[in-house]
Amino acid sequence: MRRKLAAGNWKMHGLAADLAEAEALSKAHPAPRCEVLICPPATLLARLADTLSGGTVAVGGQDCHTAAKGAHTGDVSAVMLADAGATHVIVGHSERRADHAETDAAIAAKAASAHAAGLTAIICLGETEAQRDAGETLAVVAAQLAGSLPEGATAANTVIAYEPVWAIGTGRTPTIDQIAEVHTALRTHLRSALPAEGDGIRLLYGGSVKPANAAEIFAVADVDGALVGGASLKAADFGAIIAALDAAP
Ligand SMILES: O=C(CO)COP(=O)(O)O
Repeated sequence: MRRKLAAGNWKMHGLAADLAEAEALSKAHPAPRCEVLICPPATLLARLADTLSGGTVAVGGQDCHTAAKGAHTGDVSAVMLADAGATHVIVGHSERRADHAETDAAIAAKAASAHAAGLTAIICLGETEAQRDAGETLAVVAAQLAGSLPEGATAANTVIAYEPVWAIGTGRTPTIDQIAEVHTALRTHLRSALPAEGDGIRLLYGGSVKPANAAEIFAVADVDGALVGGASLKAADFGAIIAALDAAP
């Protein structure tokens, strides 16, 4: 049985004053059935880990370098994230694929460095609107999955997040059938690529998840949780999504 995961990606949002939102969330959900994770900007990671210590909400990074240390001004390594209190790191988010020209191979190397540092890697993939319109969605996500999964991926150290690029921050979501189609295809690929582990790797959906649509998305087979952007910034909204995940079949 895969444990469900509600992961919040704060992106480039959050100042010290916003730690109170995470604290409020943790207090409001002291014992969720699902795993709960917040990935703040790197500047807040250590303070958030301190704020949440002793509770059940975990803390993660939003990206990491492929190397553990070195002459890479401005970058943060997975070892450093772990040292600051992170247990997870997002890699290959579409905003990084687009803004920083990250390739599948780079993302696989980042995930491998996360694993080496003892972190769970949340590997993101998803099609653009043009790719969906061209009927390429399943081919695109299959290629991203094959290219971004590192050697040694297991159910314990790897999570896959399906985030259609056109659904991120737009208020638009795929239909339930479209989400089901992609998640079923990803599960099939994982089972064949990693026979021992593929069934246990969690598949998150991300892209305009809100309290209002969470329950119907979480009812889809092979949706094991969500990667939530905007709605993770407010304790009330993220809390409602956590409650919907806990109530899901
Ligand atoms: O990109 C996302 C999470 O990583 C989704 O963002 P939104 O929930 O704001 O659409």
